[in-house]
Formats: sequence, C-alpha cells, structure tokens
Amino acid sequence: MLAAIAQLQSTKSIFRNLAKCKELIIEAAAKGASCIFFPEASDFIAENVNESVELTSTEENKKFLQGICEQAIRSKIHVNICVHEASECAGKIYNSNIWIEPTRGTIAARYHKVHLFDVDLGPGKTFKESNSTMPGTEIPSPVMTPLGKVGLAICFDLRFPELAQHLRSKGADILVYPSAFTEKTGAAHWETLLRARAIDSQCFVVAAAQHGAHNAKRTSYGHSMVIDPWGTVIAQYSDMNTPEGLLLFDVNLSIAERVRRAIPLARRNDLYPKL
Ligand SMILES: O=C(O)CNC(=O)[C@H](CS)NC(=O)CCC(=O)C(=O)O
Repeated sequence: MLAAIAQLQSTKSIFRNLAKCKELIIEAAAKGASCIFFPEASDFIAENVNESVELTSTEENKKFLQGICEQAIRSKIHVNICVHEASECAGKIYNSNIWIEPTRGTIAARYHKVHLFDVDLGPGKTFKESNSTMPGTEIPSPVMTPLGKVGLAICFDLRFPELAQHLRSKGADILVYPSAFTEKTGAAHWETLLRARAIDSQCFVVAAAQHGAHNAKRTSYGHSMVIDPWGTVIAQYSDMNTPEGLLLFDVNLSIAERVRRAIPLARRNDLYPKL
C-alpha cells in the first residue's frame, strides 16, 4: 500500500501553512498514496508560548483543520496531521495528533501528546512545553487505516518505549511520531530512537518532521523518515535544498508478520507491572 510522508517548515502564518499542506495533499493523491503523514505543529510554529496559545484560539486556526478535512474529501486521501487545540483549562492548549478519513472528512482518532517537552539544553535552549500545553490523559486504541492499524504518538513521546509497547499490545502495525526535534537532540538521537522503536515494537515507524528555521529562535532537525519492523530505513528525506516536500513509501505488513514470527518478543508479564 502506497503512502506519503510530508516534511514541513511551518511558520506562524497559519494561512501559508494551510496552503502548503493542501498542495502536498493534492500531490500525494496524484501520486497514488492512500494516506499522507504530516509533522507535529503543522498548523503553526510560534515564537513563544504566549503566541502559541493566542494563535490556537484564532478563527484562522479553526479553519486550518476544516481546510485539511475538506481537502481530504476532495483528494480522497487519509490524512494524519498535528495541530494545536484549545483545552478545557483556560490559557492552556493541547498538542494533538489527528487521523482524518476522507469519506466525510471526519476525525477517526485524536490523541493529545502525553509527554511534554520540558528540558534544559543550555543557554537559550530551554523548552517548557507544559507552560502552554496540557498533557493528554488517554492513549486511544490504534486506528484502522488502509495501511493497517496506526498507533498515534507525538515527537518527545518517542523517548518513552512503554508507549510504543502499549500501542503494539493494542494491535498497532504502524507507529507515528510526527515531530519537530531540535537540531541538537536530532543529530544525537533521532534516527537511533526511531529505529529502536521500530525494532523493539516490531512495527513500522513513520516520522514526519519539521525542518529548518521557523523563526529567529527556533530551528528543527528535519530528516523525516520511515522505518520497517526489521529496523531498516525505507524512506528518508534528504533534499536539504527543498525543506518542504513529499516522500513516497510502501507499507507491506507481511514484513511485520515475518519479523514477529522470526523473533518472538514475549513480554514477561509475571515480572513487570501490567501494561
Ligand atoms: O511548540 C510547538 O508548537 C510544537 N511542539 C514542539 O515542537 C515540541 C515541544 S517544544 N517539541 C518537541 O517535543 C521536541 C522533542 C525533541 O526535540 C527531543 O525529544 O529531543
């Protein structure tokens, strides 16, 4: 089954980002993909926490998701995309990963990032996502798609193998980690973490990434990639001159079956806390 992974360089212009996403949806559908995967924060990347919260409540931001749903219907393609959404808590937002099905443009699954990126990477490189964002409190079951069952996660979640194990135990064939990794942590950890999650969950891993400078303060590592359940990188975005674009890849679930049969990873449920 053919699918597309999109790399973006989102800015704070929701209007620009929507136009780019629509263009890539049209291109993916024209190339025969059944699904397209976008990175974290496809709707916008703001300059600071306050701006993220402000932009989330704008009318333009509601139109972003609507616009993507309409394009999914028009292009007859499943869309996996990440947006900022209002939460029940005043002044705080959710970092959401959404699966849109193309028949009616409805949302088939929605996940709120559960692990927030609160880190100190040195001067000018501290992140406190929890200042603006509420952590999700649920892990939805993997969603049935033309490619297989997809488990939804986001970016920093990649560092928590238990989430991948949990999604696998619920039947996931494919794990998605739409991301906006920092340049420093990306260079050190990105590919290793993605391949480790594919190998230890025996799932495909699809990781669409933000790339390049989003504003004066924020630059992302890029390197969108897809890994098969054996740990082989089957697609990798490496065109540094064109930060935004598509890669096509094929999902063949028989690889997962073969790997799981060859190397059974039976969890010692008698020794570890229940998943
Ligand atoms: O800010 C937004 O609008 C969207 N959110 C993000 O980009 C988040 C929080 S700042 N980034 C990460 O989780 C990077 C993780 C990472 O780089 C690592 O784990 O090393």
